[in-house]
Amino acid sequence: MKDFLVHPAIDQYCFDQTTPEPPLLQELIDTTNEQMGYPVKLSGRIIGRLLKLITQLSQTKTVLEIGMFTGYSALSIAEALPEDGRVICCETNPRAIEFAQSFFDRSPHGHKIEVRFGKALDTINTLQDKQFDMVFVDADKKNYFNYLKATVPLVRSGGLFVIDNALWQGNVLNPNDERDQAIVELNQHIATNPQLENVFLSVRDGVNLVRKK
Ligand SMILES: C[S@@+](CC[C@H](N)C(=O)[O-])C[C@H]1O[C@@H](n2cnc3c(N)ncnc32)[C@H](O)[C@@H]1O
Repeated sequence: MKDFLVHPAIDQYCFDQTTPEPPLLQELIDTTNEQMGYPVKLSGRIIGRLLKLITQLSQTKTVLEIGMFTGYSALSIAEALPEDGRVICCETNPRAIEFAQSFFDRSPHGHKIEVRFGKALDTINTLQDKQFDMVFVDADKKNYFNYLKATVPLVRSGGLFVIDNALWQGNVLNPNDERDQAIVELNQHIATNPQLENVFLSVRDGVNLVRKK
């Protein structure tokens, strides 16, 4: 199941038929590819435009991002936030933070982004006085379920969770390790929890779109 989830030609078609990201984000992709070695970590056009649309449609103002990398998804979300909107981003990689900040400094939306260095679960502990309209989960897979448990109390009623890589390259069908298992348990919990409602989207590597009732 690891070869591809969506046929590459269909994936390419979806990419081609999606609004392109602004030039600064295209440059961010190219520079990430050149300098960071792990371009595959970046969510890219389809998930980025999806995040922007979800943010716009839900009139979201406050976002928590768990796993920022070089800032592609953070900037995609920030594009749709109002001037006084805020996205707080958790990240453990200082090099990725420095890279991302250099792009935030050049973006008209960069001032809406606040970066917190450190393990996301530690950062979440420091945010207990905050309330969020949306949480985007895109960090270490073994903690995926922990991230939901830790952030449900911080999300307002009617708020959203967007969980990327929810299909985890198809491993959810045949879980083998701790990471596979964490994502399977998270997905099961979401589908059966009466406090939550969701739609599981098989876009790219799977997006679990969840609303807190
Ligand atoms: C898939 S990348 C994020 C991609 C980004 N959301 C985007 O779309 O461009 C995952 C990131 O999570 C970070 N990360 C891993 N474990 C973490 C943790 N415990 N706390 C915070 N960030 C973590 C990694 O350093 C990496 O940059």
